[in-house]
Amino acid sequence: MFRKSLFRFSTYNFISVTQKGKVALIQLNRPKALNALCDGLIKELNQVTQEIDANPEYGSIVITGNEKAFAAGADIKEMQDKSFPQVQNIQMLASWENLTNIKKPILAAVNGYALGGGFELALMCDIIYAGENAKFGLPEITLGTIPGCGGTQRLIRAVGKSKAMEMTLTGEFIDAQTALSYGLVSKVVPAQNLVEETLKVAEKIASFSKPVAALIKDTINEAENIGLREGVKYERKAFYSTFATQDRKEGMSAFVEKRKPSWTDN
Ligand SMILES: CCCCCCC/C=C/C(=O)SCCNC(=O)CCNC(=O)[C@H](O)C(C)(C)COP(=O)(O)OP(=O)(O)OC[C@H]1O[C@@H](n2cnc3c(N)ncnc32)[C@H](O)[C@@H]1OP(=O)(O)O
Repeated sequence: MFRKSLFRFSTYNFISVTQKGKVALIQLNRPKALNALCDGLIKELNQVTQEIDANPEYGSIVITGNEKAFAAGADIKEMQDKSFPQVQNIQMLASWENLTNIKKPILAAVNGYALGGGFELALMCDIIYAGENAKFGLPEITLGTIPGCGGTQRLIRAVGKSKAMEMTLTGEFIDAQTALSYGLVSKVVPAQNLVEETLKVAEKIASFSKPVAALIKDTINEAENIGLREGVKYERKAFYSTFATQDRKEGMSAFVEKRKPSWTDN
């Protein structure tokens, strides 16, 4: 079902990319290392997500791992011998957040371990669905370090101070049902159905107007950066801007004319 190659001319060492309709499915593919995020994997992920974002055929992206691990964190073996000047001078993590610049909605389908950088990667996505076997954690404290890619900042916004402190200060993992009760994930499904269920939602999102979906994503994400008053103003401007699109006109006309809208992404 997912065999069609998305980018025939690109070959990847650490990920695989397939398509289903308007959805790009990215699978992290370092199973022997539990999908630990090495620099090469992040480079490939950045490259392919930018290509998908620029490709008008695609309306949404799903990122997944395998049944044992979404990603067990940044690659500890790659980091272990680095010195302070090395990590600071090359700004080791600067490009790791590029995913947050992608305009198309990104869904994370998390089975197994989502730890450290792997959890941070899921937190950068717009929707997280979990398999029943998912385990989330920020165990950096057990390695003598701290989360480095937004984990402390996004987690507190997602679950509040006490739970964020508890998770980061103990390094303990939480299971899928706990993540659901924290509001970290939207849905828990049997592990074997997770990708299929996530693709269904991704396909639905991809069926709408792409610029409008991008505007919703941007407006909601902006709420994490600004206060309520500014946020409401930001939303209002975004709302007004939809009146400059063909798709807003088409959507409302289709409702009035009792027919299905036909989006042109303009
Ligand atoms: C996108 C932005 C990212 C920014 C990151 C910024 C900062 C982030 C820091 C971190 O993420 S630090 C890493 C945090 N993660 C961890 O501490 C988890 C480490 N792994 C484990 O604790 C265990 O592997 C496990 C997940 C509990 C599973 O245990 P299990 O006994 O089932 O398997 P293992 O035998 O331990 O692992 C199999 C194989 O995988 C290798 N591996 C696992 N995790 C990592 C990792 N994070 N980095 C490198 N390699 C990893 C492990 O070494 C084994 O390989 P071999 O030794 O057999 O070759």
